[in-house]
Amino acid sequence: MTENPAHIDLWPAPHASAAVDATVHVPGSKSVTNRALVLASLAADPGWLRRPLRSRDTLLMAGGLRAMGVGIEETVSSSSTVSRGPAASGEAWRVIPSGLQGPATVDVGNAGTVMRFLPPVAALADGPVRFDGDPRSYERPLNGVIDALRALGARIDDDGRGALPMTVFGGGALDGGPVEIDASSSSQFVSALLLSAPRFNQGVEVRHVGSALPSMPHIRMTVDMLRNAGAQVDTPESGGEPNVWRVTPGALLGVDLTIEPDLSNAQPFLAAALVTGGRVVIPDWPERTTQPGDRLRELFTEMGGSCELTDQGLVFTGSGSVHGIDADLSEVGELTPGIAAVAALADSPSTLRGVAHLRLHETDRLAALTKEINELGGDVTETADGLHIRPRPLHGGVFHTYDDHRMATAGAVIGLVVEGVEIENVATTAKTLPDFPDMWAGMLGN
Ligand SMILES: O=C(O)C1=C[C@@H](OP(=O)(O)O)[C@@H](O)[C@H](O)C1
Ligand SMILES: C=C(OP(=O)(O)O)C(=O)O
Repeated sequence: MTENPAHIDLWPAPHASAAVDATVHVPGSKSVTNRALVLASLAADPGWLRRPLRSRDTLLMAGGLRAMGVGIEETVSSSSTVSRGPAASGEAWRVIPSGLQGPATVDVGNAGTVMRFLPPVAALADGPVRFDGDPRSYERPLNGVIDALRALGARIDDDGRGALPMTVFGGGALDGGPVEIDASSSSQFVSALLLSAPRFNQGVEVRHVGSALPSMPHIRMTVDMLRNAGAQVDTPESGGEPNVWRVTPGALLGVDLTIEPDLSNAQPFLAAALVTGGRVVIPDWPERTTQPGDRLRELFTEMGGSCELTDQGLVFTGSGSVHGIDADLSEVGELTPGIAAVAALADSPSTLRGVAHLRLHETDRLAALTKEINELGGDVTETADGLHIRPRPLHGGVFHTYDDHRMATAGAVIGLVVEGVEIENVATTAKTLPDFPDMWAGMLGN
């Protein structure tokens, strides 16, 4: 966590005068959209993404792929093309793969998916591809991807830091084959190598050799989407060795995919129902999904709500009571800020475990949550791998966000029941949910 410059832009978090009762349409999943963009760009024929997320992270992914020569057209329907540029809003993206080429420059912003998923794509390009991004991107771990790509035959100049900025000198093809990595700091290292592997000459065999691997549902998402595009993938779950994934070389199909709503971005709205004793309906909640946000059904039920999957979508109802929770969140780390916000408003303490790697996310999320909740009068302590949260009566104040979209939405949840909370730089939600302030006002009927 780095200190914020004093006072950027304060958003008075709306206070809920009554229990919320709303239907909230949540835009597409960041994780699915960015995997779909990569797979479609590597395919043998064009593909479609319908209802993609249009946010900073996905526009950066599209921009990086376009820079390497991929055609990505935005359309309002399958027949009328309105724009190729990022300024228009699109209901579908048509992806037209082409020979990947450098020289190119990729701005990763602070998107983990872009900084990890695109270097293997760049290794397949013909020519140098320069990677740069926000200052925080220089601090986020990338060594697993860099070391693995080198072991698989790529040439990379990273000034010896194992981090951004760097240049991948694509040679038009990559040997691939077996490789060992320690992905305990980010599951995205594994996903990155698997996504491009059908295009490596020998495919890949990734063996994770470190301590526990976080965010396993995201690796399952990668495997599912690869298989949906025609790839052959062997996994620990399909009878393979533990911690080993194999992808066979072969052509990927251009598929027509409708992107699911982002269930992790549904979190603040579900939390709103929980902390105000209200009701929120999320249309199009998938019956089956690899998204980690699906675990909210169980986590927020344990914290006092109840939910039902109906024809209208997920109907989530708060009971008026909010309980603490003792939970291992290692599989669903990105849900931690939202759970911590609810836990700070609960009637009993919480222990959140298994999320040490959050210190390397958009900001050091464990330090940021501790500091910001405590500055509102809370009692949060950091543990080696998570947080202890003892609820206390909270008061208003500035909630700093450290350029972290999930800090901003977590602060908004607290602001619903604590008067006078002001969120610094709420615009940072644009990383994955550009319309958040309007959606929040809409939920409250404002
Ligand atoms: O692959 C993905 O789409 C993601 C994997 C997870 O990363 P880590 O394993 O680095 O936590 C998650 O936190 C991130 O929001 C998205
Ligand atoms: C950790 C996150 O993002 P990234 O994809 O940048 O890692 C997140 O969205 O919570």
